[in-house]
Amino acid sequence: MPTEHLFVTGVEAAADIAARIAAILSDAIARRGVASIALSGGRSPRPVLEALSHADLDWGKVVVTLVDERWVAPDSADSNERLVRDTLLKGAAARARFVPMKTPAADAYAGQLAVEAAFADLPWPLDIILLGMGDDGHTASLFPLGKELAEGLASQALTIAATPPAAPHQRMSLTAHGILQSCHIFLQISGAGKKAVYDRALAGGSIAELPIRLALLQDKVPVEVWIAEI
Ligand SMILES: O=C(O)[C@H](O)[C@@H](O)[C@H](O)[C@H](O)COP(=O)(O)O
Repeated sequence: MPTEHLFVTGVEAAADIAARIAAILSDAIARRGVASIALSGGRSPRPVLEALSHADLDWGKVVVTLVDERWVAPDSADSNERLVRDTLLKGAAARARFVPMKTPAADAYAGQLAVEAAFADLPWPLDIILLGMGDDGHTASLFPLGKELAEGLASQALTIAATPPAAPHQRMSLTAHGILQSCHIFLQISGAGKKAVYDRALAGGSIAELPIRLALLQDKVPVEVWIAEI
């Protein structure tokens, strides 16, 4: 499967990725009257979402959701919902419909059925799923050695509650099935260390070892890889 490798460097990468995302969303609105995107947390998306918030789109026809979420209050500094509200959903982009991945349930496991029901109503396949990758090869909240990893890779559900082996907070995450219900996958990574993990993932091996392989070693969904060498 042709995985486009777009080697971009420095801050202009964010503007380039945002322009590419905006073009896809604009085309989706023109074709089917709605566009949808699921976003990851972490550091990488921030500059992209800041740039995307200025895109000239019919934001009232855009559905924005998350690839994963930490099970924390939406106003917590660790919340991916807060990340998206702070960086993307402002100005004209505030008109987008945001579908959160956090509920008032005491923990992610108690909240999963409600999240699954909310996600079932999204306009699948989503137009774009923006993934990041950890140094351990995790993506979304599908972590190597995670006790829910096998289920997260095999389930036909869209979402799964999970407890990372080392990272903080219980999580709600798209499953591999959910991630592959998309028209475009963007993978954004930065630094030589993650580039080396990316290269190892591409070389083949088990998805359980490097969960990012669920996106890289498949031929269903086109994947654009944006690697900011720093
Ligand atoms: O909630 C999260 O933390 C993210 O969804 C996570 O999967 C992230 O994409 C990777 O950890 C990469 O993070 P960076 O963008 O900071 O490298």
